[in-house]
Amino acid sequence: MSYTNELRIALLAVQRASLLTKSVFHSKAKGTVDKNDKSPVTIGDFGAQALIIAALQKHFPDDEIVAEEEAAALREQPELGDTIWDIVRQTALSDDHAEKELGGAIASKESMLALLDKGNSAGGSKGRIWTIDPIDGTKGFLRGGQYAVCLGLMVDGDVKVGVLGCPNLPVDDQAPLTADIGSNQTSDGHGVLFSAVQGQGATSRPLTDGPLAQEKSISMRAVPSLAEATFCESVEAGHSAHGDQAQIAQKLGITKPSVRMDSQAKYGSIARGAGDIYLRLPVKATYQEKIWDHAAGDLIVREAGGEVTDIHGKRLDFSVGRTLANNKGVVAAPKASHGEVLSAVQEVLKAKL
Ligand SMILES: Nc1ncnc2c1ncn2[C@@H]1O[C@H](COP(=O)(O)O)[C@@H](O)[C@H]1OP(=O)(O)O
Ligand SMILES: [Mg+2]
Ligand SMILES: [Mg+2]
Ligand SMILES: [Mg+2]
Repeated sequence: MSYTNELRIALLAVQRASLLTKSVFHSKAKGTVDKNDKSPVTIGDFGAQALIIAALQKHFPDDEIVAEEEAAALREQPELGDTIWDIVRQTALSDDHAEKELGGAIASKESMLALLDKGNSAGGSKGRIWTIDPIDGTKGFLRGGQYAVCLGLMVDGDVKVGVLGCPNLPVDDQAPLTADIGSNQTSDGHGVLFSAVQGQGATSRPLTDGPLAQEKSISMRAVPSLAEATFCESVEAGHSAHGDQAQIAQKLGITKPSVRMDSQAKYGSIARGAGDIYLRLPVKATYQEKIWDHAAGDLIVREAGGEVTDIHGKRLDFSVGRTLANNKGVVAAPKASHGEVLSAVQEVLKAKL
């Protein structure tokens, strides 16, 4: 399967949703509410999810969808729903042909809420299932840092297509990776769309407001020695264990300070060789990673010549539901160095037991 149509629709859907998130990013009122798990969600998350699901429903009405957000809070707070509806209604691709291709505007606020709730699939190992993280790294988004609009297609539990929209990453694939915990940068020279199809390699292209830009093939950097590698990790200490990660870096002889950034922008950054290693070590033993936080990034890194496993060396398993219940943590590195990185991870974790 070449997945040409799936990739095109995914790229356009992420591009349109990214437009919406950018306008929320630059406005003061982000309509932030806390979810039951205490994590924040904004009008940008809801709006982006509704727009992506609308495009998927138009083209692939029989496919299932596992998405992060749901409409319940908006039914309880109608004013918040109205604010989201306003911005969703106003967001369209400037390329009329592409906007039509995505189905144009959503019909009404009620249909927007119904679309949001179509992301409630339980996931699993059978059939075609899309997974959406409308804003990954909401905390980064609120801080003015990195975030990503993420979409992946799994077929029988295997990721076939992945797209990441990263509005705040530099367009330039070679730009050195800098820590970005929140600088409210202007959009000049920023905005990248990463994509990959299984077996077809990974690409990046500028995330424009107009027609899709020409893509360039990307690959991970060949690091002559791990001592020269750049590793990235979450900004939030509650999402990955900074202390353990520092010990692993030291064991590997890495001298450069870690680059902290939010979201799957980390996967995109190592895939294009701006960084080399992404470590995500568990903080709480009970936390299960969500499939929408990894599906697109996992495929993009592997298609760019990387290897992605959990701390036990197992491939990420997207076939067991909405979470990566069979995995703990993430270790992503160039294929040739992954074994060495994984050994250091396991030595550090063993010493803690
Ligand atoms: N306890 C946790 N451990 C690991 N990841 C978490 C935890 N809580 C939330 N996350 C998720 O990690 C992702 C961000 O990762 P990073 O810190 O690397 O940018 C978000 O999707 C975030 O969820 P949420 O979207 O609810 O904020
Ligand atoms: Mg997320
Ligand atoms: Mg999210
Ligand atoms: Mg969230």
